[in-house]
Amino acid sequence: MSKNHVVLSVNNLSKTYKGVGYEVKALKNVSFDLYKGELLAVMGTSGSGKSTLLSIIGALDEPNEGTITLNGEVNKNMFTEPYATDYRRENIGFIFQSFNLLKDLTVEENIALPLILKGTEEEEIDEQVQQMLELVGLTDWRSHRPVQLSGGQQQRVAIGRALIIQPPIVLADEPTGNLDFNTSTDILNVLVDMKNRFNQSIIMVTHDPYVAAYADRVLFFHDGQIVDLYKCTDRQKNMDNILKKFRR
Ligand SMILES: Nc1ncnc2c1ncn2[C@@H]1O[C@H](COP(=O)(O)OP(=O)(O)OP(=O)(O)O)[C@@H](O)[C@H]1O
Repeated sequence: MSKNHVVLSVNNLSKTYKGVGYEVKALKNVSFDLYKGELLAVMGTSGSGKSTLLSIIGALDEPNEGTITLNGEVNKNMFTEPYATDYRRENIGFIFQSFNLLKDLTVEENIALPLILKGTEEEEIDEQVQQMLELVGLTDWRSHRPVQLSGGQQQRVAIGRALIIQPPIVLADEPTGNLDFNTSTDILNVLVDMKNRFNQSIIMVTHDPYVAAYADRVLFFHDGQIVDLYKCTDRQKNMDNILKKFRR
């Protein structure tokens, strides 16, 4: 991780959901930097604003106040279509707990999707998808459909799809939430390997201290605000300390 290179800054972000008879302040003046090559975990109580934060950074939702700075620049149009779609395609890879694969497409078609949407030439798509299949260990499953795969294999497809265009930022919302312990470890190792290979930055929401212990830093949210920041050292110590902070 390069401490000097801030790839993304979240500046004074606030988000209030309003409806008939209710108003929820999901984020209150949240600010932090994300470094190039960093895995940043986000933990916190249920309803503390973690998913809202990812939605805004991914331009799926708009804040009431505040800005996102990417490589030192604020893109004023990032929350307005069609620019929001362009921003996502160029900068963001999404990984979700529920994998979100297209069930009628094969493994290789799912992975190829972002390249097809980008208009990449067919020959180049083939080459890049074969490379990615090898990296995520799914070459022998390339023609299978998601329903024929285990949870861990499906998440490998989702990682391949999210990373095929090598986005600088990866947003992962509980990426191991549906997986058992061994499969979670396997998926975390794939994620960290890929991040290191492509020098990407990941923001990963998780409830699990074991998963957060893989991070370089952990942000703790409570009631829409950052209440603590933990800098990770060695993994076992991380887990103990994160557990203590999380239970406090
Ligand atoms: N679309 C929405 N409309 C109204 N309220 C919302 C909406 N999305 C989220 N909220 C509210 O905003 C707050 C923050 O929600 P968010 O999903 O960001 O929390 P979270 O930390 O991700 O929670 P969890 O860990 O349970 O997934 C909650 O009180 C939630 O009910």
